[in-house]
Amino acid sequence: MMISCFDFWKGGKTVEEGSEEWKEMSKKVREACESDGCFLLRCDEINSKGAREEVFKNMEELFHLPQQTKQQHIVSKPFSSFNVHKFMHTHYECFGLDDVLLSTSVDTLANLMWPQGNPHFRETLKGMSLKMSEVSLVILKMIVEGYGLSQHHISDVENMKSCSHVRLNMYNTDKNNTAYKDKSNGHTDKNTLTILCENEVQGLQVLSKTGTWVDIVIPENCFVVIVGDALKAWSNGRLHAATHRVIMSGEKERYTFGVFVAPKEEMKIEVPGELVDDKIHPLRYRPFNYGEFFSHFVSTHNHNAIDVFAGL
Ligand SMILES: O=C(O)CCC(=O)C(=O)O
Ligand SMILES: [Fe+2]
Repeated sequence: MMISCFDFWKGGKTVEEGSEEWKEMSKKVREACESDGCFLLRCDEINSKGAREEVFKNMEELFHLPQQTKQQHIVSKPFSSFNVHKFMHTHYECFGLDDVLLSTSVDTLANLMWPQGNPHFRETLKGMSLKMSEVSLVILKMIVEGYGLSQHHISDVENMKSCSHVRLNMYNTDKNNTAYKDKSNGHTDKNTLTILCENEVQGLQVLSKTGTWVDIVIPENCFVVIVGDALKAWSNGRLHAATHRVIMSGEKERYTFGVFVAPKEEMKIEVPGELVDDKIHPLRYRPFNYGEFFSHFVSTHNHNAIDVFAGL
């Protein structure tokens, strides 16, 4: 499996929506999402002025705060609090941030972590989240184009990116942690689409359709884009929600910044009629409510939750 890499910002400007180049790329993006469920995206515009370095500098400062300070980040929603996990010789810590663009979650975290609220941290994180969230809409529109769907399906995908949740992840190698050496954190993301960047310390692996774990080498200036279960179901199972995990081996800490675009809880996800036919693509998912699917996953932790919950 050779993961594709696309460049949306050729020669300093965005590939123009509707242009021949855009249509060509849409087809390839759709194909990559079908075959691998992930791809790399080069996006110099986002990284200009060292935005990415700033994000990781801020994250390093955050994760190096005392453990008891970090543990104050407690949020009632699942996967949103500060958390520590151990798996496969890896020590993992993360902070969830709900809907960064439409809520005050970043401000709340900054005020909790630092006495002066750290305005630089807040602005850096919000700026990066906004840009990555905008890119996710470009990708989703390309998928609509790539299937040749009518324009009204643009609103489907806009609704599927109503929320931009963020996760700040930190990993390091913990060879002493033998109790969890066989525990994997392989999973699919439940949301629509995930965009991640890392501090050049590799560790992400994707499970290919043939069942082998493939190292994802994310070049400098690139992001990795991963299809989630909600988008897979909307596409009638044509897009592949890639199972992925992180394995650490070296000495350096790995930081990743992930934007998880997702529908609002009340959104009904329904396969477009154009993606269904009697012979090759019979309907695979019933219409379902995203919030109900997510609650089902939270209560069961079923690795195949989307098929169990909405599969036909
Ligand atoms: O940090 C990574 O590379 C992957 C993170 C991930 O899969 C997640 O947060 O869902
Ligand atoms: Fe993930």
